[in-house]
Amino acid sequence: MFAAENGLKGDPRLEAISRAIRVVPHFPKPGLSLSSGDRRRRPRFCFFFFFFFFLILCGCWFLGIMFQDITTLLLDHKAFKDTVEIFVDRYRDMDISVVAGVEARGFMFGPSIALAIGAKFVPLRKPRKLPGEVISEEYVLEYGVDCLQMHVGAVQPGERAIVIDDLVATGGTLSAAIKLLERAGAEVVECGCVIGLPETKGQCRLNGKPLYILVGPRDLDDCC
Ligand SMILES: O=P(O)(O)OC[C@H]1O[C@H](OP(=O)(O)OP(=O)(O)O)[C@H](O)[C@@H]1O
Ligand SMILES: Nc1ncnc2[nH]cnc12
Repeated sequence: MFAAENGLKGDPRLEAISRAIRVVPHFPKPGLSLSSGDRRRRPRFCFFFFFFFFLILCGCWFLGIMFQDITTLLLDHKAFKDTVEIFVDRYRDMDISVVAGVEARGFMFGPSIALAIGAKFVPLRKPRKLPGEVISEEYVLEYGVDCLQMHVGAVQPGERAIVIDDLVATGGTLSAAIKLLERAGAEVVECGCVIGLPETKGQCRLNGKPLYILVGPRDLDDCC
């Protein structure tokens, strides 16, 4: 659920957090890629060809990936502090002993939350980054698959855990994180994300677990 629907309605901190997030269109991939292909010279055809594609590109500008960049939030001391504090206020009395952060951007919020609520921080990493024995969980992306890994022994059976990431889109990454923790015997109490994309619209649970989101995505229009 969104924080604004759960006790923080009208809280100016949420608006400031949202404003501190930058939108970068067409990152990490352009909405449309033009191949260099056949370069034979046919000037008139080329003019119409490129004019046509210019129109399509303009359309794609509005339809392409709108990357939600939280690095600008990290530059804003107050917004960054408020982000961490909102999570800390929510989780400090829930008897949480594990804060699991998802690589890479979950690492930017998770450790501060863990320190403040007196829990340990457990990194959930992409393959071949953790040196010890690991358990792995694959998940499906829009194109292909990815994998998260956790050190064996990082979490004990019966521990109460939360999962922290910067953003939830399809929920595939958080689902894999929940499965890893549950395989180790932990109880996942909730997943917390700074941003929830429209893919998660109306979704307040994930694999049966509550999902807590601070803000929706920013639009390009809001930034410029
Ligand atoms: O809800 P989902 O559809 O699974 O997408 C959300 C995930 O996508 C982003 O990470 P990304 O996979 O881009 O990895 P990175 O942070 O290492 O760049 C984001 O930080 C989340 O972890
Ligand atoms: N639009 C987006 N911005 C940032 N990270 C993402 N991960 C998946 N979609 C994303």
